[in-house]
Amino acid sequence: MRFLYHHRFLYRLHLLSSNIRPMSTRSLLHFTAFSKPAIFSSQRDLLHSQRLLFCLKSSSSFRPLSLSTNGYSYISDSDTARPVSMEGNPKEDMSSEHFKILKLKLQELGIDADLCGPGQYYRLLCPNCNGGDSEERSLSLFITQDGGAALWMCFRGKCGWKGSTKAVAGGLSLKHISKPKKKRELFESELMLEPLCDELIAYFAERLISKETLLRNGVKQRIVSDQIVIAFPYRRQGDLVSCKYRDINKKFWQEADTEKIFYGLDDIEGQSEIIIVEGEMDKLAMEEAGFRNCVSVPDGAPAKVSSKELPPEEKDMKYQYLWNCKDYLKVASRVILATDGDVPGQALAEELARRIGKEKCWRVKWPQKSGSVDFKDANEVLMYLGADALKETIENAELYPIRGLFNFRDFFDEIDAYYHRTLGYEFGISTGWSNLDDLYRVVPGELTIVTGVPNSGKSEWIDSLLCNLNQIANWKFALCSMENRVREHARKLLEKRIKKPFFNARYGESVERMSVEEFEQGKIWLSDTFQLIRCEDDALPSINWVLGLAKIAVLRHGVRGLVIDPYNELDHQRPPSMTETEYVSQMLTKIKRFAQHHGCHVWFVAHPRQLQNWVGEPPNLYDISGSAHFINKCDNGIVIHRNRDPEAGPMDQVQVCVRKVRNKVAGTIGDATLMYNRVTGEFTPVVEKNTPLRGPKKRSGKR
Ligand SMILES: Nc1ncnc2c1ncn2[C@@H]1O[C@H](COP(=O)(O)OP(=O)(O)OP(=O)(O)O)[C@@H](O)[C@H]1O
Repeated sequence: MRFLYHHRFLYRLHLLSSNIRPMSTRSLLHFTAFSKPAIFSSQRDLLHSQRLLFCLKSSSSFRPLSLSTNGYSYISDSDTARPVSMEGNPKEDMSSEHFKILKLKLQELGIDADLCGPGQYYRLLCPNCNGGDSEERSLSLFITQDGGAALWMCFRGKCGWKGSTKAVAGGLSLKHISKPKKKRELFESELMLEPLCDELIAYFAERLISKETLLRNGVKQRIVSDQIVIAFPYRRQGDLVSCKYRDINKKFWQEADTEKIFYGLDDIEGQSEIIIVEGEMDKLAMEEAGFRNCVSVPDGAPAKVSSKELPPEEKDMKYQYLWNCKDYLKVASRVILATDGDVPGQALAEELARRIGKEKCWRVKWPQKSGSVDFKDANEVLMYLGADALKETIENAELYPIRGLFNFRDFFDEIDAYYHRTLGYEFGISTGWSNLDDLYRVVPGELTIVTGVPNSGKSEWIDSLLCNLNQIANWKFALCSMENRVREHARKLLEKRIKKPFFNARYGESVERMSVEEFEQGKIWLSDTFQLIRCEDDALPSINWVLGLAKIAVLRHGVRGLVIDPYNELDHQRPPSMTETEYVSQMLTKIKRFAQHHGCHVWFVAHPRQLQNWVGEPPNLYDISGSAHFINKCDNGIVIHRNRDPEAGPMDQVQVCVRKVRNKVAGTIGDATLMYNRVTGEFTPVVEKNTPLRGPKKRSGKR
């Protein structure tokens, strides 16, 4: 039969284009067993032969199968568009005017409906995918009887483009287009199915599907015109419900107006474990691997997962085959979704899992083929790796993922990278002060709350830390410092960077002022290193507003740290029913989510409440005004404190009291002393008896 010459040619092409050779079988290798030459001389010959062999003329009961009907009735008796007479239409003038407008609209969309008439379905070339490599007419277009509306859908799984349009607003509702069809009762005799011929049995054998499997599954053949096509009868309780046909070009169609059910439905009756595959060939392949408890969907896969809520059962037209056998599925406690590994196949798995219940679904990960390419489906695995490998693949199916429910296994890549320290900054970044590094290091994605009585030097210390982090790790920052005027903030940062006073003023003592060149260089550094988040009107910024802009700064400028200074300058309006504690809790949750999600460290400055009988000791983190959540929710809690009593010690010493460190890898509780340089605003480490230690860089300013 010509069927086989053609097939073998395609198969050889396939082998030539593949790096991997399938498992050798006698039938695969014995091309010479056929009497006629298997190779066509050119691509033109091939196309010619395709036309000869597979130009099927549809009869009234043979209709191309729509792979994605989405509930619209779809059927064309003709492969080409043909004009339809509009004679006898009482509203002819109006309708023909609408029809003209409709055609123009379709033309604008690239749909060539020139020869199409109302009340008909057509198969056209899809302007979205151009019918793929085979340039098939995959777009199903329907024009309403009045010529006022059209809807279309491309049934290629990889495209799935669909839409509708009306000639004028308020025309016939598209809802009325789809009429529920009465299901046709099929009789064995009318299908004239025949046992498979030797050539088709050999064709299946090349796919490692045995004659026994074909017989048990009732796979037959049918002659259409002078072509042989494969017939897959769909049965329920042994009764014929539908029949699907496949030609050598993998074109499918099925008996029109018949009920859609799973292929092989009787095989899953009463089964506690079932497998669902995407095609009849895969169902047969599963049987070769020892799994009879398998069914195939009748319709292939959707292009993508629907973004809509699940429709009620009776309106879920595309998945009726699932609902009409829900009793079979109810019995099953484990459903293995072994759909194709491509995007539509995974979309199908998701759609099935949504309906069956993800909690009892497993999914199959097809083995690797070469490089990053995996095998596509069950039949491919059977052909290339054999029945045992297919069996093993199914047995190793993994739990279907459920949003929000994880296992450590799902994070092994990340945990491995953490262990091997390839993530970066696993121990945090040095603060630039050796005595503080033992207590506090800066970890991306954490939240540090900084507190201290007014004028203790919180802002100065944070600015200095940012300068160090920029110098050590080239980090960039977003600053939401509401108490600072921009020019003053620039002055403070530049002094720390250049290590010289901004002005020749009293505070600069005898240290030389930064030069114009240094100042200009410094301005470039300021622009490269910091993004400013500032509310330009009188309104106070809300935390959502700040985080929204910080997110943009992360994405646009790659900032790694955000400073919000201070808490009380944010807009804290809250619903009357919400307590301040609840409000602070929610706000800190938002900040932490932002930090974790963007790997951005956040320093959040909060003042302590007014302390009664304060005698100059450092405040406690629980003293932070507003809520205990500040200490409960932060990753790190730091109190900045400085001596105000000349009798008690040097006035320019600052205590960095690390009061909370959640991540023991990054630090621990304790105090570190730094020396503040009033001239340049720099801090340097102090250990034992005020001995200054090495800072992040050699200092040039006077202390
Ligand atoms: N150790 C110190 N010795 C002397 N002066 C200091 C010291 N630390 C900070 N200062 C000075 O105190 C002033 C306030 O500093 P800073 O703005 O950092 O304090 P703050 O704790 O953020 O204050 P507030 O809570 O009012 O915002 C600045 O003029 C700064 O130069």
